[in-house]
Order: sequence, then C-alpha cells, then structure tokens
Amino acid sequence: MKTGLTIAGSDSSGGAGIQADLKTFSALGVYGMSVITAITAQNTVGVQAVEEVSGNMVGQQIDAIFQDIPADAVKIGMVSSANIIQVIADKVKQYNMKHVVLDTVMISKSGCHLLKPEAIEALKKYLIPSAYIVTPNIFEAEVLTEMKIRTIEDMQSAARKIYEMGVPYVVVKGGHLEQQDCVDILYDGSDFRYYSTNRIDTKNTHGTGCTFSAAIASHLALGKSVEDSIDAAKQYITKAIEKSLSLGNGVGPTHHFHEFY
Ligand SMILES: Nc1ncnc2c1ncn2[C@@H]1O[C@H](COP(=O)(O)OP(=O)(O)O)[C@@H](O)[C@H]1O
Ligand SMILES: Cc1ncc(COP(=O)(O)O)c(N)n1
Repeated sequence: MKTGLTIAGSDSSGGAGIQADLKTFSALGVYGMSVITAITAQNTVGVQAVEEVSGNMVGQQIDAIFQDIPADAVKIGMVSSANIIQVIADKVKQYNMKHVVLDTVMISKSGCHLLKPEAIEALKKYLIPSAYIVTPNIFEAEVLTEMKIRTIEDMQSAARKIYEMGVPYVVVKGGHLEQQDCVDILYDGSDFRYYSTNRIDTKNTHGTGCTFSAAIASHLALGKSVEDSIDAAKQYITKAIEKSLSLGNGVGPTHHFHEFY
C-alpha cells in the first residue's frame, strides 16, 4: 500500500489540519501517518487556543516514522514557528523525503495566526526550497511576494517569484480571487497550466486548502505525475466542497468520500 505523511496542526473540530489530511489520504486509498506540530482548540466558528509542540518532539515523530516506514509523499501544513520550520527542513534533507507538498498555512479563515509572523522569513528561506510543490492561496502568495494579487496575471507573477525561491512547482490557488470561476495555476519554471471550476456557492469551506494539498500528495504517492495529481486533487476538492457539511454554527467542513464505495 502507498503511504502518505502529514506534518501539520491538529484541528479539534476535524475539518482542517491533520484530521482533514488523514481523511483525504484514507478516501484516496493511501495509508496515512501524522506528525503533529501544534494542537489547536478550534471549531467552525474560530480558533480558541493554540499550543505548539516542541521542535524536539516534532523531530522525534519524524524520526519514528522514517526509521520504520518510508513515506511515498509528504504534506506539510501548519508549522507554527521558525524553530519547527528549521527542524522539518533539516529532516526533509536527512531522510531525502520525496514528493513534499507544502501548503503555506498562515492565518485561519477566522483570522487566527497559525504561523507566527516572524517565522515567514524562515518559511521562505528554509521550507519553500525543501519542498517539491508549494500551494499558497492568494493571501499567502501576497505575503510571500510582497505584491497585491487581483488578477490571473498577478497570480502568474507571484508564481514566478515564488518559483525563484527554489521550489520546482508552484500552485497559486484562486479560491479567494474575486471572480466567478475558481482558477488554480501551476508554474513549473517555464509553462503555466490552469485548473478551473465553477465557484460553488457555499459558506462551508473550512479545510479546503488542507484537503486540496493532501489530495495532491495522495495522488503523487499513488504514482501520478504532478500535472495529473493536481488535476485529480482539483476534482476531489470540488466534490468535497459540493458535498460540504453544514455542521456547527460557522464555516462548515469539506466532505470526504470514499471513491471505492
Ligand atoms: N467556493 C468554491 N468553489 C469551488 N472551488 C473552491 C471554492 N473555494 C475554494 N475552492 C478551491 O479549493 C481549493 C482551496 O483553495 P483556496 O480557498 O484558495 O485555499 P485556502 O483554503 O488555502 O484558503 C482550490 O482548488 C480552490 O480553487
Ligand atoms: C490546524 C489547522 N491547519 C490549517 C488550517 C487552515 O485551514 P484551511 O484549509 O481552511 O485554510 C486550520 N484552520 N487549522
């Protein structure tokens, strides 16, 4: 069986973070493993508290996995601090991790900092260059590139700038662009590819970025190319949003379905 690892934060409400990633791995037929970087007390309304795991413990979780079970793909989500970033970047190198999909999580949809602002430089310097694919949303791409993004052309310029940080593939997600379609763009250093769907009219988008990046990692683990993995992940996230759940009083979660049923 193919294996996937998520290195991310825990979301107690099960909609985002580690929980969304493991549900995605499972739905796509990949054996899921996890390294928890932080625990959040969180629900569909907001994030009530965050407690970071120590860098040492993050490293020990990674060691425990890689000394026993190789991961066919790795998804990285909430990393919280510069110290944790450094540990993860070192371990990616040490274990020569393959198919590392980095979702540059910064702020929750409810406005809580999941990455300390002072850790952004470390993210750019150490983690982005150690990834195979990065998947910033519009806001994250703006922070990384220090530019405003309002159009597809702006997304392209941002993708070029992020590529220059030393990562082979950049996906800038267009879920937050003010236009009818949801267009994600892939840049590989020479060409752009576009993945577009109609915007689904729903408030329930808790965990969309987590689900999308975990789905890309799952398809890479299953042996698909980068282009096909993103295509398949786009189909998965679109269905997961279409069937999203009105649970809780706020932004409800995506729904994970087992394709084999
Ligand atoms: N309302 C929507 N309808 C269809 N697809 C969406 C919608 N919102 C987001 N997406 C898609 O979900 C994925 C996550 O994107 P986005 O919302 O931009 O990231 P994040 O969750 O990190 O903020 C992307 O593939 C995006 O195009
Ligand atoms: C622990 C954790 N990680 C990530 C997110 C971002 O979620 P989204 O996918 O909705 O941007 C979150 N809310 N909580």
